[in-house]
Amino acid sequence: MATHRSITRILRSLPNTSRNACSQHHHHNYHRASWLHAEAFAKRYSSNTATVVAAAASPSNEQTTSSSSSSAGSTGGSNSSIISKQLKTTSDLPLKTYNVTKADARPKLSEHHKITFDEKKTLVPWEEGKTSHFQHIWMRDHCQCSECFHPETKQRILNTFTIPKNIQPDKVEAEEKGMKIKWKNDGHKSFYTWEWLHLHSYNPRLERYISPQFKFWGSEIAERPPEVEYEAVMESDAGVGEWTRKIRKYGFCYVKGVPVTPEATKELIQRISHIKHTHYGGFWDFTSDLSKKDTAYTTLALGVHTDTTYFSDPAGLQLFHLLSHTEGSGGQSILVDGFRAAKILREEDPTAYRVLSNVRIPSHSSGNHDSSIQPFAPFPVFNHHPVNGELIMVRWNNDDRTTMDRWDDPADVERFYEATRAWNDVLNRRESEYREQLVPGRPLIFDNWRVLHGRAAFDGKRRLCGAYISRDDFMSRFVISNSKREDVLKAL
Ligand SMILES: C[N+](C)(C)CCCC[C@H](N)C(=O)O
Ligand SMILES: O=C(O)CCC(=O)C(=O)O
Repeated sequence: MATHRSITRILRSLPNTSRNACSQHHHHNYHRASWLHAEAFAKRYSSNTATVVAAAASPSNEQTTSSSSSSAGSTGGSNSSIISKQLKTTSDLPLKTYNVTKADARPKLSEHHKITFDEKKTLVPWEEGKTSHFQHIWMRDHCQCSECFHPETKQRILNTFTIPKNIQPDKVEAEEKGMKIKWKNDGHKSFYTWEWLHLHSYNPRLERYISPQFKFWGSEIAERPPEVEYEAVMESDAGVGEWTRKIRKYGFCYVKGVPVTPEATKELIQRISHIKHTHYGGFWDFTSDLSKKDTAYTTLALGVHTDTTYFSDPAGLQLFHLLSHTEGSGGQSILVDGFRAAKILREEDPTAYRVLSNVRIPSHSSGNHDSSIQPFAPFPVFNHHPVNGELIMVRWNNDDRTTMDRWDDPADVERFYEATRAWNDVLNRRESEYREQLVPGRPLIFDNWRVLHGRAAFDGKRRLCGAYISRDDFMSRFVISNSKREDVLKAL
């Protein structure tokens, strides 16, 4: 249990520990556990029962070390910070993070020890010197045979609740490819490959978690921004794989050689996934006519922001394709790598980072007369993965922020404005900003959970089209188009 002092010390120091073992990036022939696959596995870490509290860890980046510090994630429903509580009282939240160990290159059963089982569990001794403990109820529930697990839909068809509480094996046998269990109560036979057992070993965990390897960037990215060819994306899944890989790594990517039409643009977006429909419509083709009551539909300059902070699930990707801009100028786009900016803020002003990781900011979209959209709860600027603690989403749109009227300690009000000023300073530094004029035929897509975007004021007739894609649909397409489906299914 972290004490008050330890939390303050941790938060103050926000140690930039050297890369810890589990985030080392090696290629194991067994898993080809490249960071791409880690994405598929990462989901598993959030599904178990770890009562992990969000730790303000920074995302890992190729050049820098990953660091992890732990702080109690804010749990209040109001927009007030829990800073004052943290500083005054000890956190009563148990801090438990995953303690994964390096994975074995290829799971080999021990040559010296046999598989044994008692009335509660089966013990599988591995060559690497560790022994996995699998409770029988868990093993039976995870039977992969076609009677228990639908071979097409990959869903459980076994009724978990018909498994006897005291279920036990009658016989457990090690075969060449895996372990066979014949269950005592009904003679049902289950088979688990060694790979599956090693991958899903939970006591202890044997598989390591590899942080996604992001490439942070600042204004220098203008020299060689990530891009792919339209034909490649349209004609093969490998092309979509390259596109989604670059979006995942850089947070944005251009597509070169796209026909300058809304139809071709819509078709392009749908190579990733179906479009996320919102109160702006599905695929949008818009200009500065206030047809929707949002400042995007004006000629005003927009400071860098992330979109749809007023959705419980902010849009994952956003694509812009400039179709035309006549009788005027301006409207240059500005992109900022929010993960890089967050890391800089953490290092320069840890208190500001803590404030913006805890103070929940209410937001809305209420310009259209038929809607007032708000998320189920206010969210902080920096949102960390609830299990591995890594920064997973930046939410920042100062224009869509509603009235912040619930503070535990009114002194936090000034702390909030100081922190947002520090954040705004980092975002608006010359070296943070990638400024680029969008070009017809070269649409831009970006990760709206990481990259902030804005635009300069403009005049004349400017026509943009594009759409949103949800985060889960993007990550699904990214993993599937960059991994063998069997690897993804194995990791479920
Ligand atoms: C749909 N389209 C991209 C044209 C406009 C979106 C408006 C975005 C809004 N200001 C927000 O920050 O979410
Ligand atoms: O008009 C642009 O270039 C971008 C508009 C914008 O920021 C938005 O739609 O969120």
